Amino acid sequence: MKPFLTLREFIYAHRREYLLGIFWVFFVDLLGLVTPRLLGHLIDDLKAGGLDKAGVLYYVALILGIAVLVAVSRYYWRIYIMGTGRKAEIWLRDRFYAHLQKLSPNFFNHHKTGDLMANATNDLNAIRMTLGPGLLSAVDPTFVLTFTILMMLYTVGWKLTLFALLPMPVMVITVTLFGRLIHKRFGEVQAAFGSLTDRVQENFAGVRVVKTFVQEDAEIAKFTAENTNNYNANLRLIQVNGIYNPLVQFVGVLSFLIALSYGGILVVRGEITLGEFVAFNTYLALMTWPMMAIGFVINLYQRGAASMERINEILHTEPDIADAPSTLEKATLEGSIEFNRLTFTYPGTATPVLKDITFRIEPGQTVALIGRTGSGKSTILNLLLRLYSPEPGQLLLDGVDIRSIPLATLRTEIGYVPQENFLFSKTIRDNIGFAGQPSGQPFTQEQIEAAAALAQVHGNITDFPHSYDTMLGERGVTLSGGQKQRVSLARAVIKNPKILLLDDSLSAVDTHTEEEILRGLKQVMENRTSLIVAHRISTIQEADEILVLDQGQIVERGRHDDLLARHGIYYEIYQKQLLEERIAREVD
Ligand SMILES: Nc1ncnc2c1ncn2[C@@H]1O[C@H](COP(=O)(O)OP(=O)(O)OP(=O)(O)O)[C@@H](O)[C@H]1O
Repeated sequence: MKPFLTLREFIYAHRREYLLGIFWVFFVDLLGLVTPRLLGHLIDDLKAGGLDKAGVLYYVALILGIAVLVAVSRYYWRIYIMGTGRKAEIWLRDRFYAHLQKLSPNFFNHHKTGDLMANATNDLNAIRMTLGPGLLSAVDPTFVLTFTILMMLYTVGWKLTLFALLPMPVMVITVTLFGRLIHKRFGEVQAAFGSLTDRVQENFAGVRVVKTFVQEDAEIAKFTAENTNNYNANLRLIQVNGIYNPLVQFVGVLSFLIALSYGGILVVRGEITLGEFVAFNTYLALMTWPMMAIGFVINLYQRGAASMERINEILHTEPDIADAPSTLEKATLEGSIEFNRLTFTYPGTATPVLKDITFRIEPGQTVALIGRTGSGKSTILNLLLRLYSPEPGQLLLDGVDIRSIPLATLRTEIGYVPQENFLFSKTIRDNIGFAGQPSGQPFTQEQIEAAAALAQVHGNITDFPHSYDTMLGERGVTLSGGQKQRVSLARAVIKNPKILLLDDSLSAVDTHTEEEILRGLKQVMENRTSLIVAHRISTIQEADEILVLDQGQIVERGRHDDLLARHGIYYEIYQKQLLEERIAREVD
């Protein structure tokens, strides 16, 4: 039961529905007991010859009335128990998704998307089955067994009842032993399904790479391997169930056989009447379902518990980046940034990727970062967004440690254009207006168009037949690299951010468009802070300060002209780019 403690809040909140459901089950099971007794009386009365036609009809009407009542009551138990199981599934899925949203990128680096999708579908379904059909199949048999045993005792006495129940301990042992095995095997099934989902998800996401590297057949072979693995895991579960279910049923049949032989002897001896014997056998038949249900319930419970453990593992993962009790109440930022001898190592790695980084940006200033690939430029932006946490005191915004600034304030006040421009499969309007206004209202068409104009993409958008309503992604148009960058830029500037972070965001646009964008940004970013990562010197030569990074350290700093005069790395990059431009011009 321990894994299900996660649901105690839900169960407490829905206790009324559960209690009502249990009441209806109780009522139906109670009604179910009346029919065998009526049948017994009917037979004994018939045998004694004391029944006329009207008498028989009276019994028939009673039995029919009970059947109608049972049918109506069953409707209510389904609504209350199965319906609440569905509610539990929605409740838990919402919680699971909300929790995932709080976890940091580091969590997603270490968990496969396919596994998380399997959690949100297969595992939650198994949990729902435990809380709906599982609960019903636990409550119902408990009532039926208790009532039936009591009625058996009352009808034929303790001896026959005891004989009929002799195989029960065998049942308990079978159920316990197999329960553990089912739990283990079901865990394996879920893991195999997670792997399979992951492979499919990654294949679809990387479909262009797969095709351009002509890897379709290899991918099909890998999929077949995962699919077979999933099949084998399921087969191993089926094998256990294949032995378990008939074994449980066999134990049930044993009861029946014992009762039949011993009961028959008692009738012959005249110790019980034929009517009592029929009633007793009908009770025994009533017990067949609960006997089988015990197996079914344990099976469902073990599956649900295995799934619940997988979900709990994630729900109990504390977000490593979150607001702390010491977080200040700060709703806005002025925009000054200070890196103070910052050294940073990614979690789970040994070597620092940033070493002793110190620089300061005042509101209104633009600082640029340039350097070889892997020198740590994006990491500086990751830290400013607090996707990873720096050591205390090493990164300050408005003079306050970044760890003391509410995450929502920090990320609302920063406009970020990532290196990989991820756009959603929605319209261009929805993509640009993704963040929404601070009031919660969507951005107006004018605001969206102004942002697109600033990012120099308005003209491209209006050229599309559906203009701002053009669908992007899977079901729509695929934008060029440069268009994507500019839509992504519009999405960031529409927020009117205090701090703008551009991670190599203009690399795919031509130099003329780049100049236009930078000119526009300059006006917008007056009194605000910009940190621009670039590979192209043309993007950054106007910056107030340029930092040249090499192997995680600032090796040169200054304005464009000063850096050129130093004849260092910056000068080399500049010369190389001049040469590239000259060659490109000559080729043209
Ligand atoms: N999540 C991560 N976990 C571990 N190491 C990482 C992680 N992200 C980046 N790194 C490493 O940190 C170093 C700096 O990476 P970073 O992305 O900051 O470089 P960059 O200067 O932005 O490179 P580029 O110009 O190619 O974008 C690299 O060696 C990279 O392998």
